[in-house]
Parts: sequence; C-alpha cells; structure tokens
Amino acid sequence: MLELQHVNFSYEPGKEVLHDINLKLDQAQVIGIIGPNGSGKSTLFLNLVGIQRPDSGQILLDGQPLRYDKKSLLALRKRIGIIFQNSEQQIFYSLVEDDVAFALHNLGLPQAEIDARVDQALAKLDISDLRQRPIQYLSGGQKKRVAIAGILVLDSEWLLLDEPTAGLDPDGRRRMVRLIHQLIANGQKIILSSHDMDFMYEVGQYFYILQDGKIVKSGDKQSVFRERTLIEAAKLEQPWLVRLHEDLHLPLYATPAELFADKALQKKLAQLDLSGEEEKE
Ligand SMILES: Nc1ncnc2c1ncn2[C@@H]1O[C@H](COP(=O)(O)OP(=O)(O)OP(=O)(O)O)[C@@H](O)[C@H]1O
Repeated sequence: MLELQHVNFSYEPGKEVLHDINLKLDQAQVIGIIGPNGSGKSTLFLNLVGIQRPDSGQILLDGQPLRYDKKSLLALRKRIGIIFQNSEQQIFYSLVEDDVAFALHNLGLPQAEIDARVDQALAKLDISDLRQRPIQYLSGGQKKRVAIAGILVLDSEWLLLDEPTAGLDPDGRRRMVRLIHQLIANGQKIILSSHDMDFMYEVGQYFYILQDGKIVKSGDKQSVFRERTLIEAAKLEQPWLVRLHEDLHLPLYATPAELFADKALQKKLAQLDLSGEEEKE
C-alpha cells in the first residue's frame, strides 16, 4: 500500500505547493486525483516516485518509509512506474524500439525476453509499425504512446498516469480507456491524475479532489461527483453523465452501459413522447 502522512512540499521557500496531505491509496484499484491546473497533481506524483522529497511528513510503501539513496530509488522505480504528462520528459533514445527497451536493458533481462516484451507493448498500443522510426519525427500523440509502451514493458505493480489523455485524439482516448481496463485485468494498481472529468468518471473507482495543494474531498463516484458546488469551486466540471442524471432526476449510473441496461428507465422513456413532432395548433 502507498500512504502519505502529513506531507508538505514546496519548490521554493515560503511557497508551499502541497499542504499536509494524508492519503492511504488502498481504497480501489484505480484511484483518481482530480484538480484544476496548478493544484499540485504532478507534484504529488513526483513525490510518490521519489523524484521530489517532502519538506516534512513521509511517504510509505507497504509500511516502509521511502528511502532516497540511488539503490532504493532504482528498486522503487521497478515497483512504481510513472508516465509523465509531457512524454518528451521520458524519451531517451532516438529509435522507438530502443527507447521502449531502455528500462529492460537496465534490469539486465535476456535479449529474447526484452524483444518479446517490446513486441507485446507496441502491439497493445497499436504502434508496431513505428518500431524502427526515429522518435523525433513522431506526432505528440504517437510520442505519448511510445512513452506508455516504455512503462508497460516493466509490468510494475503500480502505475501513475499523469494526465494520460492530454494530447490524445478521440481514438487515442478510447485506446487509453481500453488500456486501463487491460491493466486492471492484469492486476496492476493505477493512480490517475486529470481534469478530464468524463474520462475520470469512466475509468476511476475512488477519487480525491485536490485544490491549492489540499485534499478537499474524497470518496467513490457517487459521493464525489454529485458535489456540484464543490466541483465548480475547484474550477472543474461535473461529468456529463452526472449532469444528465441530476437534471433528469435519474439515479446515478456508474457507466453509460449501466444507464442503457436499466430496463425500468427504458420503460419510462418509452412512455414519453419522444417523436419530436411539432404540436399541431
Ligand atoms: N519545478 C517547479 N518549480 C517551481 N514551481 C513549480 C515547479 N513545478 C510546478 N511548480 C508550481 O507548483 C504548483 C503545482 O504545480 P503542478 O504541476 O503540480 O500542478 P498540476 O495540478 O499538475 O497542474 P496541471 O493540471 O496544469 O498539470 C504550481 O503553482 C506550479 O507553478
């Protein structure tokens, strides 16, 4: 389990970015950190993987405080993979296949195993055709997929995805949703950060709202997304599905599939005149 106890963090003296964060990230397999620009989501992630270190308080992994020596940090990276918001930050090599294999070479795996894992990750992200391409000529969305492949190959226990839908087109976004479902089925634990509320509603299971470096609300879909005032105060928007439920006084469904599967609702809708014909005078 990952846990933060009274974590405070600042980049510059006197300008605290995270204030007394207390989280036990064990409520669900997919945990969402929601917050507007500048609320501290990326900073929280950087602290979780040991790239930044709290000014005070501590972070525990399975009850043990994180250690910041080189060896401990390397061991931590194997357990917690991070995909940065800006994919450029994690691209090291010029060719796609070399970049994706980078961390596996560091682990000293045999070449055949490396090749098999790279093949699998590229196929999952539908970028097998980019294998021999220089990364510098790829589009932003393609670079993002390469960065994700470089983390998928590690098969780490935890995955932190910072704004995973940023810069993706609708097809890329759908793929991301599918990928997250595959990771869930694979037993990996995921922490997502985003202000894409529809995406978070679709894939997340338990949520924290971060505002100005403080956790202002936590809970499951039903409890967090119904709080319109709080969500708007945090400069966010309710997911469309929740707005629809509230405006039509419907029960809150977790997914569009649940909504469409509700027989009682369909019966109600069938009784309404939805023909759209103009009333005759
Ligand atoms: N390297 C840095 N040095 C100084 N200040 C920083 C640095 N990185 C971030 N900050 C500041 O820390 C605060 C939190 O930034 P952070 O990137 O964690 O927010 P975020 O919630 O991830 O935002 P976004 O949704 O825009 O990605 C902001 O005020 C930002 O300006």
